This record gives sequence, C-alpha cells and structure tokens, in this order.
Amino acid sequence: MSSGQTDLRVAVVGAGSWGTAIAHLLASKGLFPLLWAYEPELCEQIEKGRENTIYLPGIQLAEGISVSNDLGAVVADRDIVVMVVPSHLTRDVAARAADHLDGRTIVVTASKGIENKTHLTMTGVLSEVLPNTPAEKIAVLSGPSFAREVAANLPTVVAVASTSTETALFLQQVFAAPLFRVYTNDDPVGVELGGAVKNVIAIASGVCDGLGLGLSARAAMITRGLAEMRRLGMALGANPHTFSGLAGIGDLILTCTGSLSRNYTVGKKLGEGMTIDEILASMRMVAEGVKTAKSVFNLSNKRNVEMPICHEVYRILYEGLAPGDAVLRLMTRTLKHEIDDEVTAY
Ligand SMILES: NC(=O)c1ccc[n+]([C@@H]2O[C@H](COP(=O)([O-])OP(=O)(O)OC[C@H]3O[C@@H](n4cnc5c(N)ncnc54)[C@H](O)[C@@H]3O)[C@@H](O)[C@H]2O)c1
Ligand SMILES: O=P(O)(O)OC[C@H](O)CO
Repeated sequence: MSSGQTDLRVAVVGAGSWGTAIAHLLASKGLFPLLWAYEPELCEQIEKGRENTIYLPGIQLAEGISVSNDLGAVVADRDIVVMVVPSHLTRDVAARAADHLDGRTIVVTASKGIENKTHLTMTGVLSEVLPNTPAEKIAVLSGPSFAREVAANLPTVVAVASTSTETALFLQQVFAAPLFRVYTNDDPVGVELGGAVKNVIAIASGVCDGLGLGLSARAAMITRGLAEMRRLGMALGANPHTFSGLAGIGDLILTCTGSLSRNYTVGKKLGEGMTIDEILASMRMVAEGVKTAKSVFNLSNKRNVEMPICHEVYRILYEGLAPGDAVLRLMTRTLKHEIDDEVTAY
C-alpha cells in the first residue's frame, strides 16, 4: 500500500461478522477504520478486549480499529464508507447516515440481498437514500468470502464493481492485501444479483443435504441454480459473464457447499425437519436468503423469469411446503432442453 493510502479515512458501518472482518482486514493493512456497531455493548468489548464476542468470537482484532455507536460521527468526513448491515436494514441505516455524507465520499456496499418492497439491490437502495452521493461514487464488494476465513487471513478472492472504472480501480487498491485478492468489475447489478440469489440457492442446497439426497443432487442444484441466477440477471440488464465470475459461480459454490454458510445451514436444518421459525429463533446472525427468497419470487414473477428452485425455496419458507415435496416437484417438471436461448446468445 502506498503511503498516501495509510492516510485514507475509512468507516465500516455494521459490526456483524463481515463488517468486523473487513475492518480487521483494513486495519491489518495499516489503515485506522472507524467501525459502527449497532449494539452499544460491542463498542467497549471490541475496543478493550479486541474481540467481537457476539459475531466473530475467537478472532484477535487488529489494534487500528476504533468502534462507536454514533453513526453520524463514524461516517462524517470519510473518504470511504463501507455499508455492511443486513440488507433489509440498509435503507434505514444509510438514510440516517445520509446527512453526514458529502459528494466526496465513496460508499461501498458489502451486503448481499434484494429489498422486499422495491426489489432493489443495495446499490439501488443507496442511490435512493444518499442524495449527496453521485452514482460513480457507489460500488459493491462481493464474492466468495466467509468472514471467519478472511479474519484468519486465509487466501480469499473477491470482486469490486462500480459503473465508474476509476472508483473500482481505487477500491481495488484499498482492499487488496497479500492474501486478499481483488478483481475489478463494471457490472455492479450483476455482481449484486449473484451475491443475493446464491443465498437462496444455498438454502436449496442445504435442504438437499439435510434430506440426505446425495452429492449428485447438490451438484445439480448448483448448476441449475446458476442458470436461474443468470436468467434473472439478464432480464435485469446484467452482463451474463458476471455469473461465471467470483460473485456468481464462485460465491454460489462456496455458499452451497461450505458448512460455514448460514444460508446453507438454514436449508440443512429445514431438510432435517426443523421449521423456519425454530431455525430463525435459534440464530442471531442473518441468513439473507430467507428474505431474498421472497424478493426473488415476486421479482421473477413480475419479470416473467423462470426460477423453479428459488420458487420452491419460497414455498418451503413462506407456504409451509414440505422440503421433500419441493424436491419432487422440481424433479417432475416438464422435461426441457438444457441451454435456453437467452444464454446461448452469449
Ligand atoms: N458473514 C459473512 O461471512 C459475510 C460475507 C460476505 C457478505 N456478508 C454479508 O454482509 C451483510 C452483513 O452480514 P454479517 O454476516 O456481517 O452480519 P451478522 O449476521 O454477523 O450480524 C448481524 C448484524 O446485524 C446488525 N443489526 C441487528 N439489528 C440491527 C438494527 N436494528 N439496525 C442495524 N443493525 C442491526 C448487527 O449489529 C450485526 O452487525 C449481509 O448482507 C451478509 O450477506 C456476510
Ligand atoms: O454465511 P452466508 O451464507 O451468509 O455466506 C457468507 C458469504 O456471503 C459467503 O461469500
């Protein structure tokens, strides 16, 4: 990192597992990030104990991180603000931060979800609620990255996307570290749709494993899940090649196979017979696929995009369909040709 970069003023909004891991990554690079925690008790704990015992226990955090519960003070006068609260909270938290941001600040979302009411991805939400922030100063960081692995300095490779090449290149330098490799991408919507839809497919993949359906079924879920993700992306103007990248297939593989995934775990427990209410009551962390399944169901119906796996996940979560019946419904659909026309166009 150049000496100029160590002077960068960065805020990370959200001290969940991913926000904490990102702050730790930046502090390990020599920056002094301010971290906003929703829970006041986390501030002192992280400042004094150098550990986030709620969301990232067991990781000794870098000294350079300062934590506060005062959102305005954390985001004011920053070069970069990284938004990492769960996606359904992004609108409210960003709106509260809006008045403290000026047009200079780059705002990066690292959250993965599609809003229920508006069907917007997080860059869309930020564009709506941050009037002082121009479109070219909005970006997304996404890709296969478990917070615990990044915090443990295990090799991780992600993408940073913005409609502005300058912004993407700048952020690439800011986040890149010897074991944290960052690719640029100019398709924020595709990158975000990959990160959001993979969470729904990961629930389906967990259901397969919870039901004990075998590795072939899981591989099929990933492959056909990718087709659904790409179909929705193309309907919404994303670059189909994005879904062959880190934020597409990369994150899909990780989340559908990694036992660290909260979304996969929710699906596995559903397959094992727990109800969604029981599962959610037992976890403090967010499994974004639960809410995003509803957005994807409604959005795909509105745009006439065929997404049968996502629809069955929705029915399991919101209509009480038995996971085994959902699998049977998928397997007995009309037989089809594998590659659809839209995809072969590329
Ligand atoms: N954890 C990961 O490995 C990982 C990796 C990549 C992306 N993400 C994404 O990052 C985003 C944040 O997830 P996470 O894993 O860091 O969170 P988490 O599940 O670890 O923690 C929950 C977060 O929600 C916050 N919160 C709870 N109620 C709140 C409220 N009323 N207002 C504001 N904040 C509130 C908590 O303070 C905490 O920051 C998600 O979109 C997730 O998909 C997570
Ligand atoms: O634990 P999950 O399922 O929220 O997945 C975390 C990250 O998104 C993986 O890239």
